[in-house]
Amino acid sequence: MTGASILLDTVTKRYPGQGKPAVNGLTLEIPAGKIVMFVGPSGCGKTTTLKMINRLIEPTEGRIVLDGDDVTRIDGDALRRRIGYVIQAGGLFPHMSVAANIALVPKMLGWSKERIAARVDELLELVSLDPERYRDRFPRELSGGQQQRVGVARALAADPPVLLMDEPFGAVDPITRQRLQDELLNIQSELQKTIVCVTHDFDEAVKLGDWIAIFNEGAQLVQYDTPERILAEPANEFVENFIGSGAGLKQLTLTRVDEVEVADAVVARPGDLATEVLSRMDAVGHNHSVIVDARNRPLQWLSRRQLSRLERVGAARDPRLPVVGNRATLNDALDTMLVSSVGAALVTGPRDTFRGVIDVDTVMDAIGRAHRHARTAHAQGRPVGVNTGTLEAVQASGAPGVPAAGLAGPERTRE
Ligand SMILES: Nc1ncnc2c1ncn2[C@@H]1O[C@H](COP(=O)(O)OP(=O)(O)OP(=O)(O)O)[C@@H](O)[C@H]1O
Repeated sequence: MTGASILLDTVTKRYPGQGKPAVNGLTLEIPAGKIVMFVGPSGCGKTTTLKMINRLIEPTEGRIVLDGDDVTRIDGDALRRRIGYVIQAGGLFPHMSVAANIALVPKMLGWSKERIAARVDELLELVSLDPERYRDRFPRELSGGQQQRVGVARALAADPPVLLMDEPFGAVDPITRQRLQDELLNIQSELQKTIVCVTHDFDEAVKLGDWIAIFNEGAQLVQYDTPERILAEPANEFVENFIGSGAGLKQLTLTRVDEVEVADAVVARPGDLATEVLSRMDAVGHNHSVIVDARNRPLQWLSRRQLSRLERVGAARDPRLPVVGNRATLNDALDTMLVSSVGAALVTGPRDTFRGVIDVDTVMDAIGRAHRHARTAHAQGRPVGVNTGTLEAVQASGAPGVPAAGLAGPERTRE
C-alpha cells in the first residue's frame, strides 16, 4: 500500500468576520489506502475541511497528522508536494502543454529531464491517454474529460501518498463522469493511495467511497460509515433526506458488474457465414450473437432477424453498442440496458475485451443480495469521526465512534 493515514485532530476553522466556525472541533480519521468521500449541503464546510489537509487553508485550532507526523506547522509548500490535489475541470494551466502541466511538481523537486519525460508518458498511459497524441497538446485542445484525466495525472506525478479531490468530475457529462469514476477505481486498485474527495453527488460517494462522511453545517459529522451501512441504516432523518428517494435503487451503485455472474453469448467474427452463426444460436437457444474483432472487442450485437438478412458477418463497429466496463456499477449497467433495444448490455473487461452479457434479471437478483449483505455487515475497523473531542479522549472514553468498539451504532456521532 502506498497511501498514508490522515488524522484531523479537533480541527476548527474560523474565517475572519464570521460568527460561527466553518469547521467546529472536527476529529476525523482517514485510513491509509482508502477512499473517503465528503458529502453534505452547500456551505457545510467540506472544501474547508479538505483544504486544511494540505493547508491551503490554515486551521485556526487543532492538528493535522499525516502517517503519525504532525504536519500542522511544517512548511506548507513542502507539505503540498506530498499531497496531490485535483480540482474541477483539472485546473490546468492553459498556457502550458499537457506534459508541462504534469511535470510541474517533478520539476520543482529537481528531477532530471529524462526521468520527467518517462514519468509524463507513464502517467498519460495510466489515465488512458496516448502519450504520442496528447503530451504536446494544450488544455484547450482537450475535451473536459481529457482535461480531468490530465489533472489526475498531474496530481499523481510525484507519487504522493495522498490525493485530495474537490468535485473532480463535476464539470463533465454523465457518461464521461461514469468512465472517469471507473478509471479512478482502476487506478486506485493499482496504486492504493489515500483519497479524500468532496462531491455533491451522493451516488458518486456511494460508488467511489470506502467510507462516506456526511456533514451538516459547521462540518458537524452526522454519519461516517460505509456506503452499505449508510444506505441500510441512515443515522437520522437528515441522512435519510440526504440519501433522497430510491435508497433501494442506490443499492445498485454498491455492486459492480465484475461481482455478478454474466451470461455467455454466441460469439462470431467478421467473415463468418450467417447460417453457421444462426445454427450455433439454435443449438443453445439464443436470439442474439455478439460479433467481436481480432482482439476480442465487441463490434456488433446481431439478432436472428439481422443475421438472416446477411450472407456473411460484417466488420463494421456499431457506435451505439450498449457496452459497460466490468468496473461499472449495476446502476450504470441498468442505465445502459434501458437505452438498448435488447434490454441487456455487453460487458467488457481489460482492454475492452468481451466478457459476457448482463441482463435485468441479474441486476434484480443482485439488489436483493446487496440488501441482505448490508444489514449483516460488520462494522470492523471503522475510523473515528466526531466533533466532540480529540482522538485520545474519544478512545479513552470508549465513546461511540471508536473503531475497536466495533458495534457502535450509526447514532454514535452527536449532532
Ligand atoms: N474565505 C472565506 N472567508 C469567509 N468565509 C468563508 C470563506 N470560505 C468559505 N467560507 C464560509 O465557510 C463555510 C464553509 O464553506 P466551504 O466552502 O467549506 O463549504 P462547502 O461545504 O465546501 O460548500 P459547497 O458545497 O457549496 O462548495 C461557508 O459558510 C462559507 O461561506
